[in-house]
Amino acid sequence: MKVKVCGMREPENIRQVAALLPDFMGFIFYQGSKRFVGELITPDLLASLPAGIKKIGVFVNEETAVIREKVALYHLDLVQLHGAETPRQCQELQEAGISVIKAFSVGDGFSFLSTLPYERYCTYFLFDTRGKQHGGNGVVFDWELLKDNISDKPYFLSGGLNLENLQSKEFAKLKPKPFAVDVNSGFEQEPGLKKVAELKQLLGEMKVRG
Ligand SMILES: O=C(O)c1ccccc1N[C@@H]1O[C@H](COP(=O)(O)O)[C@@H](O)[C@H]1O
Repeated sequence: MKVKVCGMREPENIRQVAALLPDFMGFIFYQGSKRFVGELITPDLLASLPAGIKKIGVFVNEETAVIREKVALYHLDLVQLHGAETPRQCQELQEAGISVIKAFSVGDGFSFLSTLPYERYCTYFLFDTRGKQHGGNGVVFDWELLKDNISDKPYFLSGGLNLENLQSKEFAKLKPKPFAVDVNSGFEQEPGLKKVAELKQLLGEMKVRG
């Protein structure tokens, strides 16, 4: 199973995590986040990462023009839209040649029917836990709800993932199986600073699972 490490912002920590060769690394371009990339991330730093790692820019309710500008400047491979973005905006980005991951906040009142208008404009879906913040809440949602997922779009599982819950029998039994796991606060020393040894263990375990 593929692994995305999200919320990276410290250059040395980015290099250490990149050396583990995760499939995806996520960078948060939303100013309201504790993991906002700010001035710490430069186009040169991202260009120096191993070619096999896909770089994802995470945006929340951002204008299409700004997203396009960041994709071009940082050579992002995909964008993750983590707010209330519309299918129309996903379509605009897709038509501009940008691959879109649309994030959905799963919680009370969420219906997987709401994902259907996005299907044709996105490469992947992402299911996160609804919480106070747009993302990075560190809380797991009830994975049982995934049985109501009516789309066969490959999806990233997100929301409070850590070594313990990713080793659980509930995770092993998940249906449909996620395309990737998206890890963030569950592998942090502090916001934006990842625990490299724990990520190494996770990546080893996920490779075995295929
Ligand atoms: O991490 C953030 O600060 C963040 C802010 C705004 C939008 C998305 C954000 N992160 C995403 O949140 C999920 C779940 O994170 P966690 O494991 O619960 O900490 C993950 O997809 C991040 O990409």
